[in-house]
Amino acid sequence: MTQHLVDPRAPRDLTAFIAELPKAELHVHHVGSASPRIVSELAARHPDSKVPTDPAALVDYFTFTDFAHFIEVYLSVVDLIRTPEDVRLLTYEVARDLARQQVRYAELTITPFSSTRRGIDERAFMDAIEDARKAAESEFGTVLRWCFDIPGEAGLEAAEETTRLATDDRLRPEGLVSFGLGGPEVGVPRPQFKPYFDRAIAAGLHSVPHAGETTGPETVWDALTHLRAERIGHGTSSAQDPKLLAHLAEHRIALEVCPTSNIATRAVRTLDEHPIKEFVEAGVVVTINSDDPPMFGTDLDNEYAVAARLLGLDERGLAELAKNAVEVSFLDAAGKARIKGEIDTYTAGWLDR
Ligand SMILES: Nc1ncnc2c1ncn2[C@@H]1O[C@H](CCC(=O)c2cccc(C(=O)O)c2)[C@@H](O)[C@H]1O
Ligand SMILES: [Zn+2]
Repeated sequence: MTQHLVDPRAPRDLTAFIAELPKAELHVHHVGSASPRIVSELAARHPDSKVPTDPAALVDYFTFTDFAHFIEVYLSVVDLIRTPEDVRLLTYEVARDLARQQVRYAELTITPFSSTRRGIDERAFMDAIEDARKAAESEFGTVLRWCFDIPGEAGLEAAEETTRLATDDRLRPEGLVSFGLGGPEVGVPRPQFKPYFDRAIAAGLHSVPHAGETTGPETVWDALTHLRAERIGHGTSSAQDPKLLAHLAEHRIALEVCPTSNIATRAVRTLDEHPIKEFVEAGVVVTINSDDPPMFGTDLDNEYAVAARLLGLDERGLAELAKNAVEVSFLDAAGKARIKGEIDTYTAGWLDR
């Protein structure tokens, strides 16, 4: 697979600015963020796994022929997460990688059903992620919050289990802020999950389903009308429906755009064909995210470089993108003001240097 890591066509060398720009990431998956080192370490612990134990071999292993193949590979990595210690290690290391990219705040999407159904005790699972979250905040200064998502293809059993784990006060973790829906969209209509999203929203969680990644704009409409989405994961096909773009812009429903992900899963053919420019021109709030960075041969900094090229942004434009993510996040007002202030101070200092 060709490495996406450094976008050679960036208009100017903004990589140095991006590298130190304080950021927030809203669409990034827990297991999907496991670094090649972590994945190979876990694979070595489980010789029965088909996941390569050599980080270099993972680059080829993380090359996907289509979305279904991506999910198959994703689940082979999920299978490596077998103990609460695996969960703790993974979460802490993901936080370290985020901190290295100056991510001050991240909403990490976790699929607890996939772990509890594989035998990890639910209470131990929650304790592991919460321990890692508190350690990350005190050691790296990175604030983590959780999104629990339903793996939609696993159906209503997964929906029920995910909703129970997200709303039972004896179980739900302190860091949980939102509720999502992931996995394949084809053959997984969104309306069936309305009762579960209703329960999650009633429990104070924010609705952030994936939609319009591998299916058309009707899936995004369904996510808005049936699941009361406050933000949309990807929403790539929204560009096919001007009324939908106008609705997203009018109601300030942000799209969690993951450019390289869309190429790696073949949801979009080439970056130059990515609809992100149409989103911005329609006035839709866009945030930049990496989704499953090691699996897609990218990281958040590279996604900002891609956005700079596709949108023709300078430092101020990039700072605005970063502030978009902070603004539409579910962090408290004081936290938002703090990080937006950091972004402004950094950008002003960079431009005056
Ligand atoms: N770009 C993405 N777009 C969509 N999803 C994405 C993306 N990146 C990561 N994911 C994650 O992939 C998983 C999919 C898991 C799944 O489909 C499944 C199917 C059947 C059984 C089971 C099981 O566990 O028993 C799981 C989800 O956890 C989701 O959070
Ligand atoms: Zn995703």
